[in-house]
Amino acid sequence: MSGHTLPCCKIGPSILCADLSCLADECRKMIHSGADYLHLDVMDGHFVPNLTFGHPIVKCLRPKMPDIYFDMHMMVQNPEKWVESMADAGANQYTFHIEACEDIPALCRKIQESGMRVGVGLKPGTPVETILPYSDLFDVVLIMTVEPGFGGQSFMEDMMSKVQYLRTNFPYLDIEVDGGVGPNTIDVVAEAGANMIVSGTAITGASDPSQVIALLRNSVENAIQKSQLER
Ligand SMILES: O=C(CO)[C@H](O)[C@H](O)COP(=O)(O)O
Ligand SMILES: [Fe+2]
Repeated sequence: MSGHTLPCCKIGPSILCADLSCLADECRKMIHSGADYLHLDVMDGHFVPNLTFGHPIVKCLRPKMPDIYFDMHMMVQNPEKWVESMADAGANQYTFHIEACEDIPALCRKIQESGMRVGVGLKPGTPVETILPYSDLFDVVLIMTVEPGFGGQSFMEDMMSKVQYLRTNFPYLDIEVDGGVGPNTIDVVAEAGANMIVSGTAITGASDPSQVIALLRNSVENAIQKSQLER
């Protein structure tokens, strides 16, 4: 499903560790700081040992920022259950976990028919080859660089081989990376070929989020430019 234009750099802050009592203000702050999209972490206490929020919150957020791309990171069992509600709430991308899904083609079809982009996430222990039989069905592949469930964990650099493999074999695919990404880890992520960058605590905990977003963008854009010169 990925197109035939080379993927460009997009920075998507995760507001998981922000002040969720002022969710809309925190989201606006990210947009004003230069974010391209928002990465919204949904946890159900089953697929991961933590709880966050669901479609009712997304539905309240949507009218406050009508033009912002919402990437729903669905860390839930039975991801097929929430497709319609998330589409109705105004989500743009539905990123489910391959480990939580039984009928991958049916779920991808359902997401696409609901008008959202299809994202698939892989936990650190899941081999990248798992996506191969279905690769045509995804718009975005999300490589987790921490065990899903909590913000603020350490980046797993050994996941970069998955990103390199995907970039080599799928040059047009949107490849997203999530977990422990910040100024200290962005260069390896960018070099490996990721173009959708999720970053939580490194951005929301910074005194100047716009500076961090600019730094992440600079690293990814330089890597993309370098790879295009080498083509
Ligand atoms: O999906 C997630 C955790 O499961 C979060 O998106 C991720 O952890 C972002 O936070 P940080 O950059 O602090 O790791
Ligand atoms: Fe996430």
